[in-house]
Amino acid sequence: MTHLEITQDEPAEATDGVWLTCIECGEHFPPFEGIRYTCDECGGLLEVRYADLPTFEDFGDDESAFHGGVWRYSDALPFDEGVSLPEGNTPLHDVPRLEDEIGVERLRVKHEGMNPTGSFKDRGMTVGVRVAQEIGVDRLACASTGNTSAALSAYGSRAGLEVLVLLPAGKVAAGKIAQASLHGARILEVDGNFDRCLDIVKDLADRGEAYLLNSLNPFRLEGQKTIALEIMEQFRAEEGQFPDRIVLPVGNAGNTAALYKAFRELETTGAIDENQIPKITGVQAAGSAPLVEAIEEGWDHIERWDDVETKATAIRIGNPVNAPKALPGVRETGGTAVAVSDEEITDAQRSLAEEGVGVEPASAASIAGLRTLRAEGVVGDDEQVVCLTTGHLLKDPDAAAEAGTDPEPVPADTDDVLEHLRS
Ligand SMILES: Cc1ncc(COP(=O)(O)O)c(C=O)c1O
Ligand SMILES: N[C@@H](CCOP(=O)(O)O)C(=O)O
Repeated sequence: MTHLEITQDEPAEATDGVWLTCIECGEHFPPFEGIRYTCDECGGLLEVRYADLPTFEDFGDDESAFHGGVWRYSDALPFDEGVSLPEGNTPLHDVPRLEDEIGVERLRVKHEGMNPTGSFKDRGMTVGVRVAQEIGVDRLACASTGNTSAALSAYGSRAGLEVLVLLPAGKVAAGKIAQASLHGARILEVDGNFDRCLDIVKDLADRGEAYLLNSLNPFRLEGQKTIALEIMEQFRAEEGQFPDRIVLPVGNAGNTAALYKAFRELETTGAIDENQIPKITGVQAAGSAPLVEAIEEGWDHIERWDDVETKATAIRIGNPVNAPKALPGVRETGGTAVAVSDEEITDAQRSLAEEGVGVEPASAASIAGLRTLRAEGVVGDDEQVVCLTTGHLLKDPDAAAEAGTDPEPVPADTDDVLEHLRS
């Protein structure tokens, strides 16, 4: 039994209408007293709960508020403001050629690469670092395939806090390491994959050595929830209805969990009906697809993959810690999960680039997954779809250069240049 249904009955543990609930046993905990990432009683994942939940009208509709990003949604967050760069309010692109080629009624791309450090992680960090300040910690830490470390380094540094990041050696794209480095994080390169890095960070956090800001921390997901709120508002404003389906890349499954929570909260307040919840559709790289395996096998848990490999290094993850939240999210919304090859990811990255949308490989998995599901007839030609692209092209310059065209050396002379162009 899980306790994913949102209740607003305020328990004694609440502070200002906010508390934590275990999704497995239903135990409640105070939000900012003591540090916990999972349930003290059963080890289950925790969710942030609120006595008052907003509807769309509560977010306000004036132009300045609409461009306010994550904190415009403060009624759905534990604080009114936080350490902000600012983040959110990312574009929802038209991609007409892809829409025609894939053959759906409407296709939009929500480009989270346009956040301040170039990925959706900023939405989570603005809230997570605010909570760290509330609790009063000195050192923040994360395991990372790159983007989490870039975001934590920027937000932690802005907050004046020490940042420690553990990265799988040799498996993190250059742009991301450069970000963590320049923002002043202490970077440890671990001789092991991301999942081992996270095991170690969890141990460090349990020993009181650092405050963990991976998506196991339920407050991170509150910030990432705003992706769903923005998509719903932007899509309805432009298309007159909510999307039928949201397709997203899956790594640690934080976004999948966060989107599902946003939809459950909107349904609880009556802002949307159950049948207006978009189908959450996850995409993983074939070499790193434990969540797809669990969906295909009908399991209520994932089996950890110890050996994972993909050129989409951001989603090179074999033990998605948010699976207990994400699996019901996929199933209860009528979504699905699909694996795609690295070649399909690169093709999708090129197709997005042709539309002017520059993304890192993991992000392109959403388009690759949609292509596969449409070809298989799982996605219908009448569907209105949003694909989430999670990180910017410049995060992984090596992958971009490999997927793109090579520079051609020419002499520094106009006639030679013309001759070269004609040859
Ligand atoms: C660019 C990018 N896309 C997708 C993901 C997967 O997101 P999630 O862990 O929320 O499933 C990550 C990190 O995990 C990422 O960095
Ligand atoms: N892709 C992630 C992996 C860690 O995910 P998190 O959301 O649990 O922090 C990264 O960029 O490190």
